[in-house]
Amino acid sequence: MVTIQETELKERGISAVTTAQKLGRPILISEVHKMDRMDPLSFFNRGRERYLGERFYWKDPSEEVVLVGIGITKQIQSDQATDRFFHVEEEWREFLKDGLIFNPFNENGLGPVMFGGFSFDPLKAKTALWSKYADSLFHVPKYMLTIVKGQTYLTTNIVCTPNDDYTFFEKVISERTQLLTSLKQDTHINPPKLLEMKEISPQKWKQTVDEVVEDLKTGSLKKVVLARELRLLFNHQVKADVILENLYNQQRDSFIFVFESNGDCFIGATPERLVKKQGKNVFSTCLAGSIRRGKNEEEDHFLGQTLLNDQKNLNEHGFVVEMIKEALEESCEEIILPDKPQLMKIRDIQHLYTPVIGKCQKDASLLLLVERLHPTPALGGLPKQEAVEKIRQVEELDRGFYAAPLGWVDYRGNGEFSVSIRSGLIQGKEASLFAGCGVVANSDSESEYLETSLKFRPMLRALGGK
Ligand SMILES: C=C(O[C@@H]1C=C(C(=O)O)C=C[C@H]1O)C(=O)O
Repeated sequence: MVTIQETELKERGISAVTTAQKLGRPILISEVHKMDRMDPLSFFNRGRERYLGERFYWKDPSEEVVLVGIGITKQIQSDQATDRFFHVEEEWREFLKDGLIFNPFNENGLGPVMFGGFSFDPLKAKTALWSKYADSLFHVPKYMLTIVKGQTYLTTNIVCTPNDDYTFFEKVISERTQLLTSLKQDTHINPPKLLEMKEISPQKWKQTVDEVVEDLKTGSLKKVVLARELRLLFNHQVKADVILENLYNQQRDSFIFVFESNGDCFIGATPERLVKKQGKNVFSTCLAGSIRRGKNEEEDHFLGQTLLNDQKNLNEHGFVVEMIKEALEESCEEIILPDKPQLMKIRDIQHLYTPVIGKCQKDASLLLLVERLHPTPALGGLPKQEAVEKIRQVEELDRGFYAAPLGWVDYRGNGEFSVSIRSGLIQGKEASLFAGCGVVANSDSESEYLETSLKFRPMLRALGGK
């Protein structure tokens, strides 16, 4: 059971009101409690009734940090295209200023955390598909369950105004108790049935790949990542809880995320880290170059070796390594990376993978690193600007948050962002899935098409497709 001293929040709340009165503006009060283990999926599910559309879930591949946010205490959002990383950072700092944070623990991901991300390209014309997500969108949750180093914590974040009194805190306490003691709703009753699956213009997509290949042969562009969409229709509303449980059972080795916004839900299981920051230590991942898994161990090994020795894939991968190294060199004193890629094997696909570790300078914030890295040539191309412009011009898909940075930052500046691939957007009875692949001068549109089909699989399986 949860052992939370109820009087604490009231006492702390009253002193926060005094501070708010002195400053003449609302301030944040955040408190962290250790609690007995609670299953994070069950916590996510308990928020369904009352906080539908205001939840998030995050876990990294090794479950070093699991975060579940319920309710929204603060939303940071903007459709501003220029300096968007800087603006989010500034608003975050402003929100934390003078806040009262009661957190006696040193672990990451406790206390005030903002969770969210950025669209792939704020200059791409927005369609109705992503109308529920601003180009930069972060939520600071009201209640957050954190599991870190095997220990469970609960953070409560509230903003109090100069006019609040103890009744406000009593209301929060009763809401919190209700959330922690409510029953898990059964997610297995009536799972959604897939009725229809529609690939969006596959022929046109292949034609675009062919045209881009021609450009790559002659111009200064070296690589462009092109993505496409699969639209699904179900017999009834798709519940994020069900799909999250499926992803958790089927894609343990990946980052798994859910980010609800205004009734829509962005969800996925991505193998790709953009950047993680823990004090001065920075971790990134180069992931590019793909081949399917084998039907048996022998074939799987053969395919893996083929990928490790394939010049086209090695070149594609090399672009990513070069760029990430350069981007991190701007902020890091020391960078360690192996000179050859290794294999990352996940359920449906294997990739060329190079981990990168750096020691960063004091003034490099996580969002600054995100800005420098996004998009890497694994999702954009090379040269970066030219590739993004090409995608903006030729790609039919509105990528929205697909292939973009998604993750969290805590109030101490630590956190992690993944690259939100192998993902989909759930909208009531419908869903869009996204998948892309790196196109280089010797790409073949048919095999790139097959590669993207493979990349739809994790989300498709979680949604009950084949
Ligand atoms: C673009 C995607 O994947 C990216 C492209 C890869 C490739 O071209 O080989 C491999 C991994 C990812 O960096 C996707 O899954 O949608």
